[in-house]
Amino acid sequence: MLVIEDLYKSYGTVKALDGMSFQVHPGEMFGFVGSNGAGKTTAMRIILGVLASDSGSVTWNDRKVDFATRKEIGYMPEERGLYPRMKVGEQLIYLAQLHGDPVDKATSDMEYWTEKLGIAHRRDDLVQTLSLGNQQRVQLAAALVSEPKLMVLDEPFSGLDPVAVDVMSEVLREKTREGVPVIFSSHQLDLVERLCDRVGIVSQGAMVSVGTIDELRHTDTPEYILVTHADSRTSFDHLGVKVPEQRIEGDRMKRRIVTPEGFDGQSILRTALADGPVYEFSPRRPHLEELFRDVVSTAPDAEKDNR
Ligand SMILES: Nc1ncnc2c1ncn2[C@@H]1O[C@H](COP(=O)(O)OP(=O)(O)OP(=O)(O)O)[C@@H](O)[C@H]1O
Repeated sequence: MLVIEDLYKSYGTVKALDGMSFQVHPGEMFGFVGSNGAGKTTAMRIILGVLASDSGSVTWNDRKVDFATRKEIGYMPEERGLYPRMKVGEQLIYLAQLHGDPVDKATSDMEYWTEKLGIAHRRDDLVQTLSLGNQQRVQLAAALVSEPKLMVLDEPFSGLDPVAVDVMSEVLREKTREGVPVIFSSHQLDLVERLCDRVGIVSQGAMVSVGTIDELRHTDTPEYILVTHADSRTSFDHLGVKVPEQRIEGDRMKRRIVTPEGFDGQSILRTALADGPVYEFSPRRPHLEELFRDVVSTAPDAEKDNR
């Protein structure tokens, strides 16, 4: 298990991390989201041990990250780190050897991952001749050839086409199925929502919300979607039920969002049915993007580069 506890980090007067804590469990796909400048890259570099925190701790399986533990981590840096004038295959073999693999194992791992990631036909090409998306696949292969026990990936999906996203997500899923925790940052919230077991929302250097998407969605004031005839006059006033939003869809439907505030959903449904047909009645499940906006917009100050 990866445990991040109370990390602080400043660059001069800029406070990049302000007491960040969270944990990532075995086999978990953990999405790390936050506005630009929220502190994600800084936290990932500290997890990997390439940047020192001012205070706080990172432990991986109860050990502080040092040279030996760092070798267990597959890292994909945001700025990428490939040698542009080296051939794809040679480069991956070289990186695996740097990790301590003998050349035959490094070669078979290179062959396996380039095949998996759909870049086997580019093994003999210079990295710089590949498209950015394919270079990203090579970068992921570089993080995989050393058989990592933990993967830390900074925006691995940015700029990828949907097919490449599918290929990479399937590879990462395969790793989590083997029990490897994968933590990745992304601004593609629909993708994070689709892929991740748990999500952490970072704002101003701290983790402000963490959990499964369902946990993040949980609220004490649930909302329901109610769709009736456009001319439905059902009033909920006598129940004290709020209707924060309503609109006519086409010329036949009225879609309302209702919040029961103390009533259960069924009493709203009964009231609506007493007045006419109900075409849809369901709990409203906000998307991660909405949850993210709510959390970030309630932060004391908008995210900015110089705090
Ligand atoms: N080397 C540095 N020197 C000075 N300030 C830095 C340095 N690296 C990061 N910062 C600042 O630290 C804060 C956190 O930056 P960081 O890159 O960790 O954010 P991020 O969440 O990864 O952002 P993004 O989503 O834009 O990649 C920002 O205010 C940034 O300007």
